[in-house]
Amino acid sequence: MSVNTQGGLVVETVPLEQVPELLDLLAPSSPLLWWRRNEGMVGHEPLITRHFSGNDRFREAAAAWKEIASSAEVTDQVDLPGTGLMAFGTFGFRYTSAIPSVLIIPRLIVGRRGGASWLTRIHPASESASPLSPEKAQSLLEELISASGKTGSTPHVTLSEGAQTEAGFLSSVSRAVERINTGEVDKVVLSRDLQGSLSENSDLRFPLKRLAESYPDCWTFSVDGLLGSSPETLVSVHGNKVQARVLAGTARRGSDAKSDLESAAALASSHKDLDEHGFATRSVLDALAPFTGALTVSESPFTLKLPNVWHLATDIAGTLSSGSSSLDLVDALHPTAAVAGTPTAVAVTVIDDLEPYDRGRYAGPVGWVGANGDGEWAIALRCAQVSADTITAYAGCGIVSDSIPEKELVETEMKFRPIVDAFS
Ligand SMILES: C=C(O[C@H]1C=CC=C(C(=O)O)[C@@H]1O)C(=O)O
Repeated sequence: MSVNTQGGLVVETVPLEQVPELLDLLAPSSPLLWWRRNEGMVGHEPLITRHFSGNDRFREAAAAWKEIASSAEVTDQVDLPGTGLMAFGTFGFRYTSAIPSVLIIPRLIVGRRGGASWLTRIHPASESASPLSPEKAQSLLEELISASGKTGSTPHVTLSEGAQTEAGFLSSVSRAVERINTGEVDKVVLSRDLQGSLSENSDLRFPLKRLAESYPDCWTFSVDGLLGSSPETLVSVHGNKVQARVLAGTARRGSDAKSDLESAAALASSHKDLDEHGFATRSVLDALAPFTGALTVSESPFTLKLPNVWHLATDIAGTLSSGSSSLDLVDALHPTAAVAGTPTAVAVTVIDDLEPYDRGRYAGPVGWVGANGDGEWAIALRCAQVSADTITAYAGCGIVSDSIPEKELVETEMKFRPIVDAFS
């Protein structure tokens, strides 16, 4: 539901002394969450929901956000990333997607970061309210706590082949390799989907808590039905500091310490994976360059250990030179070669040809933006879209000239694990 914001928004953030388990405070059927390493933000009661679509979805979102932020009256007693005015966001992978991109400003946000906790209340200036006192904030928190006691049912979902069957995926990977070998494209990221049914009254807090507990170093998110735990930071902007983490190249975890290390070592020296990774890193460096001064890049890709897989990873850091917002950077970066391929324009047309569905928000940016344009955005991976009583999970792999279809299929199984386990 959207409200008339003429006259702007009144935004008040006050510190909270004692906050219970934040994830318990999530709304059971439409949770709003951004979370990593036991800190983040939980949003309640969408106040403004803005939809965007088409090629200009990022630019339109950035412009709409600027307008909303410039007319907001913000009193922020905490002053940390995520305090004051903020919106949760999720964007479609393709400009052609039928599923809208969205920014959601909630009425209430409870957050925790670096040992501080806070509550933010947002309302239109046209709605009168006395200033948010610490006592009022505490009583709003208590209302959330008492509402959180009502739990729905734990979702147990069997996820099975979706629109892209296993056989279809194998065939698409073979066809992609053929097109790579003709020189049409260097790398293409192809995905497949799993689908299941959610019973009525499903409480999405259960899978989200499992994701947050099992993947503490990933971004666990839930925005407009898109939920998951992504290891890949598309971009984070705090003041003039920009960071990104590029992931591409995957290996299974070993069954014991020795085989696990062997798997990581093989990944670190695999030409196929290093090639795949190189495309992804270059795409991020090229996209960030116009916005930044010198960029610092980890010298060679390192192996990142996750509970389900090893990835090749590169961290990139820099200083913003142009005063751009995180949404401007998201616009410039998306889609990276970690989720589309190289060259981008050709890779996305190959994806259109070889994937039998609209990816929706899978592999698109998901995160939050603050009043001054700062924000944290992940690439929506290891995720699923819940709509009404259906859930669709997605996982994909970077395909290069020496990709073997059967191996890529196994890799998708590993990448589905976070969602499959969370809903099992
Ligand atoms: C496209 C996905 O992963 C990307 C991120 C890390 C590693 C990847 C890979 O090794 O193929 C992919 O580029 C996915 O999880 O659906």
